[in-house]
Amino acid sequence: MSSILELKNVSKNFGGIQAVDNCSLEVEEGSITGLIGPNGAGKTTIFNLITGFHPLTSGEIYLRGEKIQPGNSPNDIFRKGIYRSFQITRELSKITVLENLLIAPHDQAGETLWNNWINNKKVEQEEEELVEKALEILEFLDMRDKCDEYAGNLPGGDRKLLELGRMMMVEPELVLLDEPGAGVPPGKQRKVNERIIELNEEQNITFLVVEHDMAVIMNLCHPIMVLVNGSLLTEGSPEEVQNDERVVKAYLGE
Ligand SMILES: Nc1ncnc2c1ncn2[C@@H]1O[C@H](COP(=O)(O)OP(=O)(O)OP(=O)(O)O)[C@@H](O)[C@H]1O
Repeated sequence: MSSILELKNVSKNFGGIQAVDNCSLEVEEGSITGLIGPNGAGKTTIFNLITGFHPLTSGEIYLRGEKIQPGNSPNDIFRKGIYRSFQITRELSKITVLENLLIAPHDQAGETLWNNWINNKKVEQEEEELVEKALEILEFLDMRDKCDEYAGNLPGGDRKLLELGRMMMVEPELVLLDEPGAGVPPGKQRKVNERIIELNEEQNITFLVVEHDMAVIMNLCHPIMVLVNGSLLTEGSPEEVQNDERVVKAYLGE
């Protein structure tokens, strides 16, 4: 096994709250790894630590053996190939599906309007290629006919596919995927999962997935890591995790 991401003895305190407690874990390259745990277990904080939104209290994080935390900003982390998915915001709801894809690389790189303006020539040259790429992605997502629709008008399943499309625009190596089941009607979840699996298998994108919906996690992820009180309780296959009494107890104790 070769790990793409490694957390070594990572801790994070917020005042008196120990959100992450001496946590060590490794994400295998090419996997779709699930990160589950009861409310307040520290899942979101771990995403925030990896991406540099919060400084670590102690410990280290490595990407392919290179130490990336402490020391890197969210923009640095994005440039190193880690993409964090975000739900479509109110601002993004007001622009079209195609526009959402076209601005994704700039959004994530934290580029300012000023940068875009002074690089106007370059932007113009790249625009044509970007449009072509965006349309191919929409084809892959079965959303080609929705390219001029406002993102805010899309049903839940298509909004989630659009999040995937924004991710595809930047061709990341590792994706921190936040709740691929949130807001997705049950009938559409299969399609969302299938696309994630295709991206994993065909484009070798590794996923670390936080999700509350156990059915989504069990269908999508292998292995599954269980976080309790800020540290790793166990990891294993969906079956192993489901049958682990300590996991059941951690959830029931919620
Ligand atoms: N910015 C913050 N300031 C203070 N405490 C925080 C902050 N962020 C998280 N916490 C606390 O850290 C702990 C872990 O929170 P976190 O959001 O990481 O858990 P989670 O596993 O993502 O929970 P959930 O499943 O409910 O989203 C909680 O006790 C939370 O209240």
